[in-house]
Amino acid sequence: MNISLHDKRFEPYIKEVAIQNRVNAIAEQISDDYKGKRPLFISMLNGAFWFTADLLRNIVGEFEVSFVKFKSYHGTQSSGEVVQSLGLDIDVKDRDIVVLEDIIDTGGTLKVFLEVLSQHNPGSVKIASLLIKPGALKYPIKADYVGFEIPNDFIVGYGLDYDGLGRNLRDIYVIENSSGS
Ligand SMILES: O=P(O)(O)OC[C@H]1O[C@H](OP(=O)(O)OP(=O)(O)O)[C@H](O)[C@@H]1O
Ligand code: HPA
Repeated sequence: MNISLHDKRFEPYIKEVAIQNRVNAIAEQISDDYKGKRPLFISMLNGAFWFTADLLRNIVGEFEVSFVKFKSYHGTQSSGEVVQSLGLDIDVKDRDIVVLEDIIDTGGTLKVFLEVLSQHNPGSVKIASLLIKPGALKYPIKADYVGFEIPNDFIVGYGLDYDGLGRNLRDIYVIENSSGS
């Protein structure tokens, strides 16, 4: 069923069960890759909160988690300016870091955060993103764990919002009349 948020209409795109299957598969892979280590997950608020909660519930083994907060989107467009409003509160020096994102779009948010992170000398850094729009990337960000590669269309649900609304949708929806490219 299509839905309305503010002035826009959205149609169903990725079902909850498909999302959960991919999140569980990524959790299994990360658990294997970090066996015997104690990775530090750094989750990018707000959007990655949902992905983070579901992913970390399924990680086997010891880990720690911390949150940072960046904002660049207004409406359906990246503002091009990435503002940090909550910073690192844990020592990342020599730690194995896994950065958690809900979506990599232009890559601008991660570009800024990875620069901040590298100044604190982490041991290793990998990126897990539920979604990536390869056609929208403006910066050469490479994700190590990806749930879905999607076209350059605006989506909502499972943490992703349109001007604050839609984060609680269990499925992911795409804007109506999207290009699909
Ligand atoms: O690759 P980019 O073009 O930088 O876009 C990706 C970022 O945009 C969204 O955050 P947003 O700025 O909307 O903040 P939010 O997580 O609080 O919704 C999303 O959660 C990513 O962090
Ligand atoms: O497609 C999107 N939807 C919601 N938020 C976003 N932030 C980056 N891309 C998106």
